[in-house]
Amino acid sequence: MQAHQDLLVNVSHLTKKFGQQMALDDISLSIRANEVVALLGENGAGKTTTISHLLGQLEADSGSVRLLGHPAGHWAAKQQMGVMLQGAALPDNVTVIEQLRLFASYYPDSQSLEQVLNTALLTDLTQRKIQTLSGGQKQRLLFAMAIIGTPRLVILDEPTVGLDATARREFWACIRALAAQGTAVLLTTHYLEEADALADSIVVLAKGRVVAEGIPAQIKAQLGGKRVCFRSTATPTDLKTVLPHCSASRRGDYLEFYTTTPEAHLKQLFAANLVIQDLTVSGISLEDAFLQLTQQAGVVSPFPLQQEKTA
Ligand SMILES: Nc1ncnc2c1ncn2[C@@H]1O[C@H](COP(=O)(O)OP(=O)(O)OP(=O)(O)O)[C@@H](O)[C@H]1O
Repeated sequence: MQAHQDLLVNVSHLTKKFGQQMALDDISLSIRANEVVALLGENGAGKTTTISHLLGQLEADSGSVRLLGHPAGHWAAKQQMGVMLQGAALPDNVTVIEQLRLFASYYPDSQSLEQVLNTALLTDLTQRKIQTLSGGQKQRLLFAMAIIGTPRLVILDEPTVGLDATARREFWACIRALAAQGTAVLLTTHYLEEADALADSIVVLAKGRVVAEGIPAQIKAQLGGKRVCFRSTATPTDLKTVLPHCSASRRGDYLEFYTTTPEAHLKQLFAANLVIQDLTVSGISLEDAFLQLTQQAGVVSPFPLQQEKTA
């Protein structure tokens, strides 16, 4: 019962097409109080379309979206949310503090300016004209505007896109400070590293579908694996006959595939007398693994599950 009351966002089997383009295909996700959820995916994965549904800006073809106990777009839900969208405009000739005072005046229950400036790392920039701020500082100002109304839920659509590593990390500190205050956060990002650094739970989207979800350790375990590469006259189809759950590709004279159990799978390949020369087994970066996963949208994982029957 308590768990249900804590559910701030409940997206259930959401589907959306634009003409023939399937933008969201049966998406489900939930966010609880005090939780940071990262929606991770490449360009065109469906992150912004999901957010547009959460904000009530788009109507679903099917499925449902509820926020803070109300249907998406309901004023009572909007009152309890803060939103930072991509490409939001800021006035040039206004100072940081003037902009924040203006936004604070829109809310009956705004946070103290001091606390917002602190959370958004803007304390030293109050008198600066917005046109003089760096890209990272502008993003932090937009973040401050999103949290000033003391929302229970904050939605951040790719807040660190285009920022350099330092500015990105400064922004991460802001999100951590917000989460420490107990605010639920939905964050979209292209970066696995960012999702890993900030989120309690990650949902990986690819071509409008959820292809992996779980706590960061689960996602990393699912994405983690080894790359096996060897020279062979065998074809990817030959390899599939021996290892039906592995999907191999050819690079010149070499065959390669990804697996979480390389020892067991190599044993099967040797037992099948496949020609294997110049063998390498190497770790792959999480970023590479994520790319593998998203490129194979529709496949739950490029890696065979560990509990699969092996040699
Ligand atoms: N208004 C629209 N009309 C037609 N197609 C659309 C529209 N909005 C989105 N799409 C398509 O839906 C798919 C999902 O787009 P979406 O913007 O949600 O992806 P995204 O994950 O947010 O990408 P990005 O990281 O580039 O912002 C894409 O194929 C996109 O071209």
